[in-house]
Amino acid sequence: MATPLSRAPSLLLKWNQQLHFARAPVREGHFRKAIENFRSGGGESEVARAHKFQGVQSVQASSLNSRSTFAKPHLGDNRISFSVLKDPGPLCLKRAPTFLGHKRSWASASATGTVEQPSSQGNSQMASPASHNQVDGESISYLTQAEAAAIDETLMGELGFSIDQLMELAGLSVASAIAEVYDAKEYSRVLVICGPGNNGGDGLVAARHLYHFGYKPSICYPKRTDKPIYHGLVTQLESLKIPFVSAEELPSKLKDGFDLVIDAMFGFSFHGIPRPPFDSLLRQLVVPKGTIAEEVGVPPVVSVDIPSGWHVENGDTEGTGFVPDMLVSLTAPKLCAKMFDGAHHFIGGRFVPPVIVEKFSLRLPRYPGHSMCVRLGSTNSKPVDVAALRISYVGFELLEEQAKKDPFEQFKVWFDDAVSRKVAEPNAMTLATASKDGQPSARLVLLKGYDEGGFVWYTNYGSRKAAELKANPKACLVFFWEPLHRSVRIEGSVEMVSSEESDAYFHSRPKGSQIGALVSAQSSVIAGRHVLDKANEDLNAQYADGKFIPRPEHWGGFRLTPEVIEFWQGRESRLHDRLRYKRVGEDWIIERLSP
Ligand SMILES: NC(=O)C1=CN([C@@H]2O[C@H](COP(=O)(O)OP(=O)(O)OC[C@H]3O[C@@H](n4cnc5c(N)ncnc54)[C@H](OP(=O)(O)O)[C@@H]3O)[C@@H](O)[C@H]2O)[C@H](O)CC1
Ligand SMILES: [K+]
Repeated sequence: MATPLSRAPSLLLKWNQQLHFARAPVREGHFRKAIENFRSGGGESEVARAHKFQGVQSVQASSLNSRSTFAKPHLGDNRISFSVLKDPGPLCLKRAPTFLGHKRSWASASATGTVEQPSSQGNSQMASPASHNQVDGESISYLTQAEAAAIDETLMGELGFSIDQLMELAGLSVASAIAEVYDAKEYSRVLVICGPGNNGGDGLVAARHLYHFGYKPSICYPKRTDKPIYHGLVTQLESLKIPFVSAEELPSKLKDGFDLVIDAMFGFSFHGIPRPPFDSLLRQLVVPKGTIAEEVGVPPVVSVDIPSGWHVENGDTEGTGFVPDMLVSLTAPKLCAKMFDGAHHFIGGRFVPPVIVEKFSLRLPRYPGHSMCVRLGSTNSKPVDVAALRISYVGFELLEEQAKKDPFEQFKVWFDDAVSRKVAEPNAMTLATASKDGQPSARLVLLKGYDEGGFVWYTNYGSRKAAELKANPKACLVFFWEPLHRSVRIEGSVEMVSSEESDAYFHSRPKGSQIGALVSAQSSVIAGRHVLDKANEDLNAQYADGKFIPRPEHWGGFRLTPEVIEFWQGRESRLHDRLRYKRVGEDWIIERLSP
């Protein structure tokens, strides 16, 4: 499908991959040659094929002219004009003066072609647009501005969707994605900055859903559009007493008033550079290079569909420096999302029917369960600066006056919090043991019960941890509940639980886990996976038809009876709260430790 690079060496691979070309230096004099290569490499028919759904039947590349715009096919005047980008050079100074007026002075060549009215047959035979690339092993479509608009048109045209419906689903997806990342307690005060178009409408809808999710949204909607759909959305928000604030009323440091900002200023119809008042609003969202968002008073920012001010296909061509923390792409990411290197990228808009997927050759990720959004892996291969990875622990505290006198009660409060906050595997704990000669080892195990007698887990009595515990019955358990910025460390001595207790728990396990315990001679070296599979198969056959599976003697529980339990609550600027409970006879004393 793609024009092979070897056949079009210095021009574009495919219509949608302008950036490859933009990055490839094209020297003066080579440009006309490049257009020839483009033609002989099949570029014209490639572009025509890729845009067949827009009624493009054929394309003829021509030499430079000054009419080019950024990659937007112009339909309607029976011509398609598209641009390819190259580094600015003297050739363009002469030949493309208009284009050089553009701040970044990208040079451009354009090609024109004839366009005929779309036919339904042509629509259904669209070839795969070239932007739909594999990214980091994940196959996802990235849309041009024209494709995004065409998908919208098809949804609202032949497929009978209304804009209200689509906007509702888009806004709900945005709110759902936000709730996945930003907890309503910690990030309750949300400022939603809405632009004049449908992107702004998505913001208004998202604000309403966030309100119902327990957030406290405020809206900044400086350029209202006089259409019934927006009046309706505003009325709905007003009825919820959601405040509307003007751009002038906003604190200069947004962090002073808000925990989170939603950028719903511009979506895929953005063009040019932001006009007032959005230009200054956008500046308030920029974290200057070399500074920390929190210190300069910028809360985390979530962009709807496009980081506002970014070129829809080419990213931050204006060099604004605006990089949201989270991007929620709608339907499919636009090409600029390839340049997004913020922390969280989600797709929302779980409404794309198969007919659209086929027509636009879309590759979309699978949505989990009933979720309205799905997280995407990073498309950015920048090396991770491990030393710079840090989050700010805000929102919780652990003070002596709040802490329970009894550490088991305190543990229950925190454990229940972790469960209700949907911490993944809240009962996962690191168990540290040490051999008799002092060699420590640690691994994750699952807590299966706790009370004043101690903390219980089950394992294989032939495992390394069991051997170490036999030789040295002292151990330490550590829980980490990241969303709550909490950790608990428990130290004490360990003993095996009674065989009745082990039996009871063993028989409460699913049959597969019971057989798993029989299969595994834990921590011993085996020849390969097939050893386990074979034993599993044999035992499943042996215990078919619901036969009772006896607990193997080599499997059972341990109980750690604590001497010390420390509760750690992450706090701002690393000034954490640490309360240590120490057993003294029948009682516990509580001491505060320096962080
Ligand atoms: N398919 C989906 O998933 C859906 C996505 N939706 C959302 O809709 C937007 C696209 O909406 P659209 O109304 O076409 O456009 P925008 O919201 O991007 O913005 C258009 C308005 O912005 C003005 N504009 C454009 N450029 C500038 C600028 N440089 N400075 C200031 N203002 C600008 C423009 O004004 P003009 O006078 O220039 O025309 C418009 O007023 C998409 O991205 C999704 O977020 C739908 O909600 C549903 C389906
Ligand atoms: K936006």
